[in-house]
Amino acid sequence: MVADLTRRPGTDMPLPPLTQIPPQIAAVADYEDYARERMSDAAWAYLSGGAADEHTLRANREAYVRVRIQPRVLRDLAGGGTGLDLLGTPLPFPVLLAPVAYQKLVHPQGELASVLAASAMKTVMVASTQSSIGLEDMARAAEAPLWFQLYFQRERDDTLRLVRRAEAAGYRALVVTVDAPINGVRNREQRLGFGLPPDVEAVNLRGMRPMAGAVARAGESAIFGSGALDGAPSWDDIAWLRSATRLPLVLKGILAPADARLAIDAGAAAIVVSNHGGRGLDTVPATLEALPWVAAEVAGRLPVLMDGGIRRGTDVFKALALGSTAVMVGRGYVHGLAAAGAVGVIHVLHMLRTEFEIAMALAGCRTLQDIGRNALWPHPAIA
Ligand SMILES: Cc1cc2nc3c(=O)[nH]c(=O)nc-3n(C[C@H](O)[C@H](O)[C@H](O)COP(=O)(O)O)c2cc1C
Ligand SMILES: CC(C)CC(=O)C(=O)O
Repeated sequence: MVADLTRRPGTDMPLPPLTQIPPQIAAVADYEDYARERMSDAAWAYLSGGAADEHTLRANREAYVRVRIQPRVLRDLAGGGTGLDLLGTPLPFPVLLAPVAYQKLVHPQGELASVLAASAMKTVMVASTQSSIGLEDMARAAEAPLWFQLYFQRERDDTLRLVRRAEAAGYRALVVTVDAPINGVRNREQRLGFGLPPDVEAVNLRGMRPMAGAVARAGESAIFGSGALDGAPSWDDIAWLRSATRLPLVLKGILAPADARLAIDAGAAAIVVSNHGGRGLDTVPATLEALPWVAAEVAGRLPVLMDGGIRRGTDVFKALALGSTAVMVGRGYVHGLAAAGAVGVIHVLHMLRTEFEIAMALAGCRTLQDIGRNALWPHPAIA
């Protein structure tokens, strides 16, 4: 069922949506409990879970704690700012909304509320291929530029149809997710029997041939033998896509420096250092750990974005100090959406921006260009 915000899931207990943000919500993480009590346990497992034993999910958050900021005093901070240009899109601060599928699971307005929030904050939302609102409807509702996250489909024609629709609707970039040819081992979802309710679907994919599911009998190959990887894209497909569209390609889901180099060779306009929020392969590094290695390989040749565990303005600051141009926030804003719709997402973005500006000021950084390695306390474990 599309999220019903009037009662606690599975009970008759009334639970109205927040129409005013209580003072108890003073930080992004404060939204988590409000979100959780408005969702079924299974939907919560889908949203908040990671792969397998969730080591990478936890590592994404823990990595920020290990990195320390170096405060600087008495610097001239007048006339500072947080604005930047990303692939021709102006952004007032370096935080975008990451693609998150099926947002009607958490709020009846789904992605439309997130689009409105991104517009109000003048930042970019990356709309998922597997959104529960159609990409054209999101574009019509948007008053700020949108980017489209592309999952390659089993048939190239279907992939191309999505690209043409995104172009026609005015999306400004294609964010091609490259780290999820199949889902990771989602034990938390399995234990709670998560399945999509019938009234929440990937609207953009209506009429398209679905990817093969991995179902095998004992003694059979569950993945390689099932056809589940038949539609998985390769570097050749990126080259093909490059020649098929004029939209800039942003490759999302790079962790290995060698893949960053291949992305540059393939004509990517930007990359996103991401481990899919710890939902893909468990025990890969935290994104903040991988970021400096990737940034060193890229050496300024293209913008490097990152996501994973962003909940504080200081997280944004550390990501920029370690080589990121901008960050994307995933679950953090979806918690705001679940609790309070567009207002919650606006509030999350506003808190992140405010905290980020405070971090800049107290670290003596006037502009984004001032945020480099020397804004961090020297740490032997950082590349
Ligand atoms: C519920 C959920 C759905 C997601 N759906 C998509 C998706 O459709 N496409 C995609 O590229 N990434 C998807 N992601 C990954 C996010 O874009 C992002 O990489 C990740 O959530 C960042 O970590 P964070 O949630 O800790 O901020 C999803 C993540 C979550 C939690
Ligand atoms: C529909 C899913 C494949 C969306 C996704 O990327 C995720 O749940 O992490």
